[in-house]
Amino acid sequence: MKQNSLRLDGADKLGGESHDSQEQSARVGSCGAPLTLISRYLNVDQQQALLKEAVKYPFESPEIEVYGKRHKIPRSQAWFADINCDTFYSGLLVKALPWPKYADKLRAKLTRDFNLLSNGVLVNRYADGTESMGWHSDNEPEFAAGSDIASITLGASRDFVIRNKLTHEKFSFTLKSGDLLLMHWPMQEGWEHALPKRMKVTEARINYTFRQVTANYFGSN
Ligand SMILES: O=C(O)CCC(=O)C(=O)O
Ligand SMILES: [Fe+2]
Repeated sequence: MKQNSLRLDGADKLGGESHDSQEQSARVGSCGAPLTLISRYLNVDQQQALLKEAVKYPFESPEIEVYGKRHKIPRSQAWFADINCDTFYSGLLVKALPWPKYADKLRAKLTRDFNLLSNGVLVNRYADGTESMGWHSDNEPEFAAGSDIASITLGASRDFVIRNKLTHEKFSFTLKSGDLLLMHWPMQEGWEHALPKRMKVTEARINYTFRQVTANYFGSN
């Protein structure tokens, strides 16, 4: 593959500034997380087609309970998946919606390029840098054991941080429009990740995470 691909066995230490991909790739030698970052995996036309489609996605910001209080999640999301591939996210059961055309094409491209199996994609929309995602691992029991998660960024650049569950060491790197981040198994076992607030960011960011879930895990429709 011609893409600018690197195995992210390291990343900028938290607090590092963003750099161009060349420099970022030079600085990612040591964190040990099973990640691969492919800068500009999607070309501008592919990004545009997805962004245009995403305007029509039925994004929602469901309420979740945190320490006994109900809050809307600080972003909006939609879950597209094969039939009976529901998921649990932020403590809520999310029913599968049918695949939109370009999201499905992107799934097929990931399968072609990386043999990535996925039967669902969670799309998150962060309206600006005030919206975020807290520390978590994508290790829900309905996720197929041993599966990788592919994350695609569109729109605003945002910092993505990872934290080792044992050592609590943190690393940060910037995800830009068109970038692909592959979180290989067993990333979710050993590491958490988060998308922190960045108050200076005024543009929206859309993120697709392609996942493989066990069909009918929560019963059939
Ligand atoms: O927006 C991102 O880059 C992270 C999304 C994420 O971690 C998730 O959907 O589980
Ligand atoms: Fe995640």
